Amino acid sequence: MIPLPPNTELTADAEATARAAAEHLLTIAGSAPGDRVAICLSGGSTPKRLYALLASPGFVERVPWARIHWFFGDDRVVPWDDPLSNVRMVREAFGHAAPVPATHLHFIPSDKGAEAGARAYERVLQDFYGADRLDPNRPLFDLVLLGLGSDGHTASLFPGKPALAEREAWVAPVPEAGMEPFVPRITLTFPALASSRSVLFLVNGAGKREPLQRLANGEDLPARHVESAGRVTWYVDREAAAA
Ligand SMILES: O=C(O)[C@H](O)[C@@H](O)[C@H](O)[C@H](O)COP(=O)(O)O
Repeated sequence: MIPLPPNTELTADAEATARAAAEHLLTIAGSAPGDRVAICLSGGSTPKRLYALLASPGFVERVPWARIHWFFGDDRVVPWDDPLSNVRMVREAFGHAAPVPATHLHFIPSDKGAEAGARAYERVLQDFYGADRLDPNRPLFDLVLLGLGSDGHTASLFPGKPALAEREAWVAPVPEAGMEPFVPRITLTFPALASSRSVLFLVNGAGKREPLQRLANGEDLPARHVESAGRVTWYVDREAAAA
């Protein structure tokens, strides 16, 4: 078995990962200090089952939909109805069953292009937060959901790219993605992701063994640099862990 990151919960399979993450999300939402809950969603394919589960019987009645505001950790610079769009993935997963108030789903304005879209999304976040500087004692997000790319990226923070070094801006353009789909991206930066009460990584499948092993070997991969004011928890299924 691959040595796993600290605070890893080993799950039986992808379904168990989704169920564990759903329960974790409900716990975080239920303990949020304010009257609003800010959750930052991951893109990619792994979290789709989690999102569908939240909208399914047994969970949909337990989610405080009226209090939760949903944000995105990154998106591809494509139209929102493009198959590559994380917005489309989330909308399809939530479907019509999730009673998300229209003003509570805060899309990344990918239609503005990478540069202008990043600036615009930063304004969305700052308007919601009520300030343009992050207070270490007042996290922006209650929960951040993240995935792990096969190259060790997370959100759209790819190895060797300039966005890794961004320590002031909350959102950064990524003109060239580090792996497929090779379309421009918009990503939250490490300081924005760190302004959180809790971070969950969801990692399933044999394709993640390599980045997990590289992290265990101490390699300086972007996912290693994700911090939180609270706890960074990894939900890793047995196939990814080679367990
Ligand atoms: O927009 C994206 O693609 C995600 O934000 C990205 O960081 C994703 O989480 C990883 O690439 C893992 O993707 P999978 O879940 O599809 O393996």
